[in-house]
Amino acid sequence: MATLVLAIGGNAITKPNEKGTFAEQVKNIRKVTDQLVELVAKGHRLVLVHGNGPQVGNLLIKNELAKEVVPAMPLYVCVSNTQGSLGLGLQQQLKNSLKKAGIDKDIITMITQVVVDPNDLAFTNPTKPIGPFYTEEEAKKLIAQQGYHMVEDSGRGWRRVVPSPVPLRIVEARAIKKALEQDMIVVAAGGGGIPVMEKDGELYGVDGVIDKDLAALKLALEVNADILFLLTGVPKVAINFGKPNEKQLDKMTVEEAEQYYREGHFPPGSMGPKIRAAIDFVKAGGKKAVIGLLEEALSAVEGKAGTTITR
Ligand SMILES: Nc1ncnc2c1ncn2[C@@H]1O[C@H](COP(=O)(O)OP(=O)(O)O)[C@@H](O)[C@H]1O
Ligand SMILES: NC(=O)OP(=O)(O)O
Repeated sequence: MATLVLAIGGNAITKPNEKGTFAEQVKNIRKVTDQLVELVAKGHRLVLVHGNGPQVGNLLIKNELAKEVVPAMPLYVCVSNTQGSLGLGLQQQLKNSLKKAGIDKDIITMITQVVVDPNDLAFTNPTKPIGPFYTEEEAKKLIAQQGYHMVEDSGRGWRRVVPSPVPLRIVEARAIKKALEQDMIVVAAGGGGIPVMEKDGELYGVDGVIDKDLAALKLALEVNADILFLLTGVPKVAINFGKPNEKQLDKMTVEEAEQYYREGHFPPGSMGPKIRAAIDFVKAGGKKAVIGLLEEALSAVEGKAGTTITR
């Protein structure tokens, strides 16, 4: 029996060519949960972490459009909202997938807060892409009219970026471990967790979107995970991504990954944090990290798909 932490990309749950309806999200989620059945049947412990980039960005747009009618919620509350909606999607679809296979297991989605540093440089340098993809022309309009920070995201179009502070501590870590010990499947640190700061012994929310790959790394270390899976929209990690000389990799050592990272093959806000999380997980003693396609989760777990990072 192994403890597996699976991080599911927000862009894999709402794909760049989709509208972002809940029905689309559920359809994509179900493809993963159907594959998780076999892992549960084999007795593995599962912790699921989901992204929320597209979903939290869409929620912010709704807030902004409706702010004359109902009060807009802060970004950190929107992150919490996505933990609820995507937690529902995962919890419900996994329950359905397991039931079909005759497995009755408790699944819990934990509202998860993550402590960040008030002096994190991310607050003055937004890098986390959220929401829909825009053309360059549309992006320039939004920058001028709304004051958004926007960047080009991995050849897919332009996106709004928000601060993405480094996760320091998972407030609910003990509760998550207790739920795992009770044989539950846990959905936690969704959207990277709700960013919070500590002041005078109290917690309060702060606006930002933590990278869920880095939060998944923190959680994987907390629960002593054997393997960290980072499931996304590409089958493998590539060097020279999107260029004529692109090369997809089946495996990398930590040293090779660090070398490619230094050479700039992995952009911030997309593949960069996945590689960082994979390197740090293996360096901290994890058996391996695997980056691959959401739809190939089971093959990735079996080592037959994705890019594996080992010592
Ligand atoms: N070197 C690379 N190899 C593979 N994909 C890359 C690379 N660099 C950038 N990407 C892009 O990064 C994306 C994964 O990041 P992102 O979509 O932000 O993740 P998530 O699925 O967690 O939301 C891939 O779908 C791909 O478009
Ligand atoms: N919060 C987060 O990292 O979301 P994505 O996986 O959608 O980028």
